[in-house]
Amino acid sequence: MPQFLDTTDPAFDAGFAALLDAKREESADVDAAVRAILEDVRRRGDAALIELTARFDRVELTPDRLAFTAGEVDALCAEVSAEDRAALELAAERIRAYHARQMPEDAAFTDPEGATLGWRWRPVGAAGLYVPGGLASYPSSLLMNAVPARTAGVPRLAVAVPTPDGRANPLVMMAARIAGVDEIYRVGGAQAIAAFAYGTETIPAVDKITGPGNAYVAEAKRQVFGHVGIDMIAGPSEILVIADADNDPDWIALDLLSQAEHDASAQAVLITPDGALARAVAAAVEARLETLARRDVAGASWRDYGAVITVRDLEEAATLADRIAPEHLELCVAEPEALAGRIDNAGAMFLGPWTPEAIGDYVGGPNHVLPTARSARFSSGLSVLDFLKRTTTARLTPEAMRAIGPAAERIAEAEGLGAHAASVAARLGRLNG
Ligand SMILES: NC(=O)c1ccc[n+]([C@@H]2O[C@H](COP(=O)([O-])OP(=O)(O)OC[C@H]3O[C@@H](n4cnc5c(N)ncnc54)[C@H](O)[C@@H]3O)[C@@H](O)[C@H]2O)c1
Ligand SMILES: N[C@H](CO)Cc1c[nH]c[nH+]1
Ligand SMILES: [Zn+2]
Repeated sequence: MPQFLDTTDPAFDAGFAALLDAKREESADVDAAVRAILEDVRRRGDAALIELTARFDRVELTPDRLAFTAGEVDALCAEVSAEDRAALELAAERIRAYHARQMPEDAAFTDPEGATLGWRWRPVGAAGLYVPGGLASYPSSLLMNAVPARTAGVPRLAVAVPTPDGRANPLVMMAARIAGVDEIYRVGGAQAIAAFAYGTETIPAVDKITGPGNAYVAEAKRQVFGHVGIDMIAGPSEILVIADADNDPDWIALDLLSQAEHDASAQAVLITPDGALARAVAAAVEARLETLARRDVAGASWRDYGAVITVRDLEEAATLADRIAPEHLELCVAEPEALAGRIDNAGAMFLGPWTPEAIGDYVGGPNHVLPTARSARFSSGLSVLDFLKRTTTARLTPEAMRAIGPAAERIAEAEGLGAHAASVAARLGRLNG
């Protein structure tokens, strides 16, 4: 059974706080395990990567088998049906069109003092794209990583994808082909993140690691941050549905289960002002769980982390949504735009009953790599900006130096930084002398 909460209940605050604090990723254990894995790969390179892959994915590799060969990719792509290929191509094109609009422009302007200032954008040199593959396969995540990276113009793209028991997913290979990526390694988990961050004999290090994954992948990215860039914490999936009375309970139940089925650590929450809908959705989830293929995973997530919250009104729902800061927020209400305007914290919003979150996972266009664990309070979903860096530019004329240099000299002296002050003063001296 999920947790049932009601904002009119005096115990609500404590129950809601416990929901927000739930340690879905068993933090302490994962932290320590990941630290050991990162250190091992950093010290022993390929040898550690191969041992860890044997332990966690049950695949025996050798250094020359870490990367897929072109022939292996060809053979796997040949297994993909024309219909599946067409669906991936449609998804890729919609993702490309959406992300192309995100490309920022360089800028330069001359201010009244005569300083020409600006900024320019350049892609990172190499990006490591993580594509999850432990409990399910994610060709869609390959597209969501690689298409924006290509749009940003990243010269080297490398993919890591686990192949549990040696099974490689043909659609992942086809997605790589469609996105134009041919450097693909059969490694996953924290050990793949370590290889990208530190490099091994076979896998050259990258500058930035992006992509979603389970608690081990998310924690590994957190720990290597600083040594390399990362996009965000994109861990076990989450969905919050806010629904009014006028909804089909079965649709809402399926939307909740669509994220619960990703991982036993996933979280699905319903908030509604309608008690009857709350009960009907909870019953529909139980009914759907009986026949769902992934009922073990989805049922564990719903039982351990699921919640149904009854509120006084939609205003209260919006306030709670901001505190949850969900990865995905579905607004199944009569006026979704108005409610969306009231909410600041969410990775992605889905407005109205005809926009199930699952559309966003595949073909909507916006990215499905999104911040989890309440990190939507301060970070955003993957975009072309994650694959670019901005460099500022400044050029002063002598007149500009005369106008703004004295203030710089003064502040430098106040900070006690004599070389800074002298660096400016030397130029001012030439101008004044
Ligand atoms: N937030 C997002 O944008 C987003 C998008 C897609 C998927 N996801 C999430 O990605 C995750 C995919 O998880 P997955 O498991 O299917 O694939 P995964 O590739 O993320 O994880 C599999 C790897 O985890 C490692 N691992 C598993 N158990 C371990 C243990 N006990 N100790 C150390 N390492 C261990 C193994 O190395 C294995 O290769 C799900 O949680 C899903 O919800 C999130
Ligand atoms: N819902 C996931 C992000 O949390 C993305 C995904 C990929 N495939 C299916 N779903
Ligand atoms: Zn999903």
